[in-house]
Amino acid sequence: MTAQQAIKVGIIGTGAIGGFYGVMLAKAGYEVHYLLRSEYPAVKQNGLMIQSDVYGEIHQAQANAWNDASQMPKCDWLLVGAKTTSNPSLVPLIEAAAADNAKVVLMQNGFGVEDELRPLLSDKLHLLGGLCFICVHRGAPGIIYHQAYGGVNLGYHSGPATAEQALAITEEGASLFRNAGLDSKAMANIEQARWQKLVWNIPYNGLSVLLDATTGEMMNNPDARALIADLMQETIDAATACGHQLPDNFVQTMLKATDKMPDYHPSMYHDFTHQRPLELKGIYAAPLAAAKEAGCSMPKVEMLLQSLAFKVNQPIAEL
Ligand SMILES: NC(=O)c1ccc[n+]([C@@H]2O[C@H](COP(=O)([O-])OP(=O)(O)OC[C@H]3O[C@@H](n4cnc5c(N)ncnc54)[C@H](OP(=O)(O)O)[C@@H]3O)[C@@H](O)[C@H]2O)c1
Ligand SMILES: CC(C)(CO)[C@@H](O)C(=O)[O-]
Repeated sequence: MTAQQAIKVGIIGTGAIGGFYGVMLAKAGYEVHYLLRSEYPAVKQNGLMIQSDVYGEIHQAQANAWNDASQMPKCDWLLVGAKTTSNPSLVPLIEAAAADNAKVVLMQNGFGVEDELRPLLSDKLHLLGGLCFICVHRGAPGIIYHQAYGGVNLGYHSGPATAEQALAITEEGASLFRNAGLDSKAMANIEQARWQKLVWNIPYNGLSVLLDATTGEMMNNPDARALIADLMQETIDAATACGHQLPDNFVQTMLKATDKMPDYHPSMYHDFTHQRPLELKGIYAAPLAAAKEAGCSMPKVEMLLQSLAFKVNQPIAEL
């Protein structure tokens, strides 16, 4: 048995992110188990297929598909690939699929997601955040379209580890992804890392819904581009107010990086078109609340949230 085969990885929510990383880890030799809901019958029958503009087609014909977490083998690493909107309801599923001292990684965008889940999880579980730098979305059931990138940065949030053990666990997690040929770094501060990623997600996720536009369409329009830059700057200022210094000239860095990206619809756009709940709390309401607490207002971000809340008829007070 190889070192990889000795490690069981469970995917809690096998959509675009869960499916992509699960298949890449399985291809690297890890024993991967997938928890599914609506796509269970298709994946049980046909496995999972990644159609990638980077790697071509990768088909895992025999995927370990489950529709009941209590039936899954106990997993050492659990990668949560569901949207943040379902996190509280995932707790019993996570607990059922977790080996003793399992490491649970929230492979999700947003702010405060670990803080929300932690009090609901048992103390013996390690909780980490995983920030995925990737453009991927679900196509037909069991089929994942991968447009670009694939890196994952991990940070330890909380659990029974000492500071030294937490670092070792985070490095071990990053090595799983590196063994699968993906970039992965251990981050010292998950909160800082989450703010930094929000500088991209706050403007593009919500505006793609409101403007019904791809990243390319927005970047090619001077007014939308100026609004994106303003939203990014508000996010950087809020991060600073919360004690997190982000890199210099970060707005320009993010704009230039997006200019080079393939034309892309962020995951919130796909949620909107499929009438799934939007991640309004993690991506907007939670960072807005943290900024307010730190005495910083984010007026354009607030307006974006108000407009999105109207669009999907979701009162902000109930997020
Ligand atoms: N997509 C990207 O390119 C990208 C990039 C960076 C970060 N992210 C972040 O990654 C996270 C996941 O996004 P995604 O695009 O992968 O979402 P997604 O494609 O919608 O996948 C979510 C999956 O979770 C499943 N799920 C939800 N609740 C479940 C339950 N109780 N039991 C079993 N399965 C359950 C869903 O199943 P159903 O089909 O039954 O709903 C779906 O397959 C989000 O936080 C997103 O912001 C995404
Ligand atoms: C586009 C991306 C690479 C931005 O970080 C992706 O991670 C996303 O949509 O969150």
